[in-house]
This record gives sequence, C-alpha cells and structure tokens, in this order.
Amino acid sequence: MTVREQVARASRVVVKVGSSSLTTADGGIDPDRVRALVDALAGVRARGAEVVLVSSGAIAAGLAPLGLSRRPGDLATQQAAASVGQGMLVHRYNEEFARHGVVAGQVLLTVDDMTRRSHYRNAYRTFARLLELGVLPVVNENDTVATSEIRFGDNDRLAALVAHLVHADLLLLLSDVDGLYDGNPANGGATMLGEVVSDADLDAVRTGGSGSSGVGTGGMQTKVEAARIATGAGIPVVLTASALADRALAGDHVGTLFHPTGRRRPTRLLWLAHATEAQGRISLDAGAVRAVTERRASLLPAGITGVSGSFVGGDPVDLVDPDGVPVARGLVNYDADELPALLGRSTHDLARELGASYEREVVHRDDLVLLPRG
Ligand SMILES: Nc1ncnc2c1ncn2[C@@H]1O[C@H](COP(=O)(O)OP(=O)(O)O)[C@@H](O)[C@H]1O
Ligand SMILES: N[C@@H](CCC(=O)OP(=O)(O)O)C(=O)O
Repeated sequence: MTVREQVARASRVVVKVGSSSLTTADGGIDPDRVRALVDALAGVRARGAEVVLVSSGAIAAGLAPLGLSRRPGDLATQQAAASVGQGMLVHRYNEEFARHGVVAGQVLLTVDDMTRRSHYRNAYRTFARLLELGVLPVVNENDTVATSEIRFGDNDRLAALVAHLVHADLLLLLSDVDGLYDGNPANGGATMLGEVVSDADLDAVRTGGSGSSGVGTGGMQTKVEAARIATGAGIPVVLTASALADRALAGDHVGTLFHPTGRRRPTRLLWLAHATEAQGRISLDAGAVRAVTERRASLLPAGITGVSGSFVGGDPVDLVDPDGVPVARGLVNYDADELPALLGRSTHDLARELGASYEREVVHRDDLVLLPRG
C-alpha cells in the first residue's frame, strides 16, 4: 500500500486545527469555518473511521468577550482568555456535531498527562473508552492551569503526541496555509513541497514567522516538529489548509505529505526527547553512560559526577557524558539541591545512612529516553 493509500484508508485519524483556521479577522469564532470543519470530520466518521480533534482557538475565542483585540503577551491574560474561550469553542463544536448525530467530548491535557506514567495510562484509558463509546474527543491544552515552564504552548506537538497515544494511523495538521513551503509564503516566491520523504527534504525549508492572523502561536516550525515526532513513530502526516480537509482525508494530492520515517515505539516519552526543554544537566562517568545507553539501566547516584541547573523531582533533565554531550533525557526523582550530597555513593550506603527512600534511582529506566548521537 502506498502512503497515499494509507491516508485514504486511515481508520483512526487525529486532526489538528489551528486558531487561525477557526477565527474571524477580529478574533471571534467563525461559525462558518467551524461548520465546514465539522462537516469534513463527520464525512470521515461516516465511512467508519474514528476521529480525534485537537483544536486550538480557546484564547482567540476569548479575546472579543474580554474586549481584547489581539492575543495578549502575558500568560495570565492568555489563561483568562482561554478560560472564557474554551467553553464557547466546545459549545460551537457540540452544536455542529449534533447536526450529524455525533457526540463530542472535551479532553484538556497538560504536559504531565503526556509524560508521567500514571497520567499517561489514565489519558490512554480515557481516549480508548471515549472512542469505544463512539464519542469524538475534542482536545486542547489545559491552558488555564499550564504554567510557562511546563507548557506545550502550541497544539501541533500536542497533536503528534496524542496521535501516538491513541495509535492513530494518520495525523492531519490543518492551518491557514495549504502546505509546507520552502520559505514563508506570506513573503512571496516560495514553492510548496508535495512530499517530505526524509529529514533531508527539510534541509532547504525556512519556517520563520507565523501567519498574518495574529492568533496562531507555533507558526510552521512547530508543525514541522510535530510531523517529525509523528512520522518518527510510524504515523504519516498531511499538512494542508483547513478548507481542504475533506480532500486531504479522502487521500487526494493536496498539501504536504510526510512519509513515516520510523516505527511505532512503546514509549510515552516522545515528548521528552523531541519537544521539551531540560531543566538541568546531570554529568555521568563513563561507566554510567554505558549502563544507561547500552544496558538501558536506571541511573544511580554512584555514576554521577556533577549536577547543574535548578530542577525538582519530576522535571526533565539531560544526562551528559564526560565530554558534556547529552546522551539521554529523563524525569529525575530528586531535587537539584538534594543530589550533590549523594554523588558517587552507593544506594546501599545511602539507604543505610539516610533511610530507605534514598534507595531510589536518580532516573528510573522507564522514565528515560536516549538522545540521537550526532
Ligand atoms: N515554510 C513555511 N511554509 C508554510 N507556511 C509558513 C512557512 N514559514 C512560515 N509560515 C507561516 O506559518 C503560518 C501558519 O502558522 P500559524 O499562524 O501558527 O498557524 P496555526 O494557527 O494554524 O497553527 C502560515 O500562515 C505562514 O505564513
Ligand atoms: N491552547 C491554545 C492553542 C495555542 C495556539 O494558538 O495554537 P495554534 O493556533 O495551533 O498555533 C488555544 O486554544 O488558544
């Protein structure tokens, strides 16, 4: 089966739509555009496919009711706008899906839901049950509680992680532009890429600047990152304009098709490797580097030679080799100021001296991803 055929026959599709595709020029929700999107999604459902919609637009939808004309720069006002706008957005979707007899359900996610093991399992179960019940999940980041340090900030990468979580066989990224160009088409003279088969095809692509709408956040860069996350996990991606959603879902040659480059991996930690910023660095001696990268062992205090950065238990940190090169990223089990006293010591000694809770790994192997070495 060709990748185009895979697209046309996809049975579980994650569709991500950007703020710029859902709102009017002055910032409110555009009912006609929501309706057109819902009609396209209902069409795929009618042919038996399951759909998960990742929809931006909460902040944009909340601007007008708050008397704001542009997306605010400060996080607190963005959160307030999202709080007002999310309800309005979901209300619009409910009304439109109801015309097709489709029940929609709201799912608001945080970075933690995508990284912490228990949350990830919980999110997986929720999606699985919703889909079993025939519900169409409408996902957004939980903007009102996400803080700037632990925030996706854009829904492109969130959509890629959701696609992996729900084992989707297609990710469709919808925007106000009809595909990926070799430069920002708003500046003219750019050419669209029909297909991206490997990372090398992206070498000549420039992704600076986000659209003219003033409501989108990620621009093209985060869409390319999202496409790389999904294709690296074996999921094909189509990037196109929301007006072309129905044609893209039918497998027509529209937009940019990103071919899968890797295979699905049983990891909930894609986010860690691709899209999060480490809050600190832990330096490993050569033996610990081998243990972590070759034997896939947990990181213990004995193999650590230094710590930098300010992090608390649960934060992402980079594990670096003796030359300072990051070799893995993981969720750390200690605060930065607890670690110096433990360095180089065996867990056995630490447990005897400080108590059984100090027997825990610094980074558990299940919370660790290896970084590509370049
Ligand atoms: N190489 C590129 N190809 C296509 N669009 C690009 C490129 N570089 C920048 N852009 C801009 O990115 C915009 C889409 O990003 P954004 O406004 O964040 O969308 P959304 O709200 O859909 O997430 C396009 O309107 C386009 O002007
Ligand atoms: N969670 C935010 C989405 C952030 C955003 O604007 O993303 P996007 O338009 O996809 O670049 C919202 O609903 O407003």
